[in-house]
Amino acid sequence: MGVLQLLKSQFLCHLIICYVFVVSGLIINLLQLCTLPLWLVSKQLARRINIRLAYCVSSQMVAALEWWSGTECTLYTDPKSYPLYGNENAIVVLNHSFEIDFLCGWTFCDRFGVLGSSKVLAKKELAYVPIIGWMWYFLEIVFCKRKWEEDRRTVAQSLQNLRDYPENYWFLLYCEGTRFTPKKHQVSMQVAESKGLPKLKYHLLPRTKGFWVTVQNLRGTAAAVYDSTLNFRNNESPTLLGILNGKKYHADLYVRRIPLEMIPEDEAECAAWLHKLYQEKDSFQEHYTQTGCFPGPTVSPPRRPWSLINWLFWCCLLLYPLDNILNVLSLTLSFTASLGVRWMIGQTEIDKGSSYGNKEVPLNRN
Ligand SMILES: CCCCC/C=C\C/C=C\CCCCCCCC(=O)SCCNC(=O)CCNC(=O)[C@H](O)C(C)(C)COP(=O)(O)OP(=O)(O)OC[C@H]1O[C@@H](n2cnc3c(N)ncnc32)[C@H](O)[C@@H]1OP(=O)(O)O
Ligand SMILES: CCCCCCCCCCCCCCCCCC(=O)OC[C@@H](O)COP(=O)(O)O
Repeated sequence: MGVLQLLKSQFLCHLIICYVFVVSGLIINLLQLCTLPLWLVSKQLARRINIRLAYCVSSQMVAALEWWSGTECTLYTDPKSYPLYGNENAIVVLNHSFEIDFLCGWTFCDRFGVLGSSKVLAKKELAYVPIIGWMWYFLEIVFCKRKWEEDRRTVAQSLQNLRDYPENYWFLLYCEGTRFTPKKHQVSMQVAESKGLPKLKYHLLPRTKGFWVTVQNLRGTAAAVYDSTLNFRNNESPTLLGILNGKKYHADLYVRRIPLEMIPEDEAECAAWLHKLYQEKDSFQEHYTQTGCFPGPTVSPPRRPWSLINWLFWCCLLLYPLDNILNVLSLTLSFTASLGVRWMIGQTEIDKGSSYGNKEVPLNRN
């Protein structure tokens, strides 16, 4: 193990990183709160300010991935679609099997200049996670309770609010609705069988209602669906704790741009279209398992310095008053921040996931 790698695995380094993340995050949350009155005067200006404030938080995690752990990300995509990425609104459909898949998504957002503004259809519980969840409230992230009867109205309303958003964004949808586990896979394949759908090997059966409502409400606003399939080299299952320890991974992302006009408007046809998409995604994963790469050319966008510059800025600002780092108060503060971050990391861990998708369902439900 090299000296740098040894340093990255040191608890004191983790304490400092967590301290900077928590204190800067809380400062950003406070600044976001201060923008509330501005929403009444100029909604678009308030939105633009919040995009930049959010960037200060999420880009710290991107910096940890790109600069601290040195994780590399390769993009497989059609070179003709490449110039459009970041220059249009898009709905991103991504597989949900890894604890850090959202972070890899953020990395690509940063490389295409849409990190601050990007959105997701997220479970309601995440809205209460300090810093990130609170920040999302000001970013107009769309939350769902995963109870369609309640979600159909609230999700559609939140999506409608995004129609006049002032900057380009990617809207992330994990159609599988929860992270892949063998048990959830088994249950969802029983549902597939009852619906006469082909079985999937690498994905859960997609939930189609959220996709349909998103496409319908963002029609005319989003230009395309980016069908994205993520995998890691050497069969690795990366974690946030691994990133914090400076472990380097290599992510491969396969993206296909599908113009929104190609997606049927009718709900049943749209659901059938999504099922077919997931069958194709499954075949791409099979290709990856067999060959270690996705089909097609690679066009990797380089990492940008902004996430690192932002991180260094907060480190300088917040560590300056801690010149005597052994000061009891600062150590206590860092320790508390570290415990808080450990709890937040728990939110990303598959073992601590909810039981959503685990329960057998009455198979004739409509
Ligand atoms: C590469 C670039 C990346 C760019 C990244 C861009 C932006 C990044 C921004 C932020 C990153 C932050 C990341 C945060 C992560 C947050 C992740 C989450 O929170 S995922 C969970 C929340 N999201 C979803 O659930 C979305 C998918 N779900 C849906 O769409 C659902 O339909 C729903 C709208 C939530 C409603 O759910 P509900 O359970 O109430 O209804 P369903 O329609 O799903 O269920 C009834 C329906 O499903 C059938 N069924 C039953 N059991 C299963 C099963 N196990 N599997 C599949 N299907 C099942 C059932 O038979 C019914 O069928 P039918 O529809 O025919 O009636
Ligand atoms: C600068 C470095 C900072 C160090 C680390 C900081 C850690 C902060 C961690 C905050 C993480 C908050 C974002 C959570 C995103 C979680 C994504 C996720 O994967 O959610 C789960 C749902 O999809 C499904 O839930 P389940 O059905 O499994 O229940």
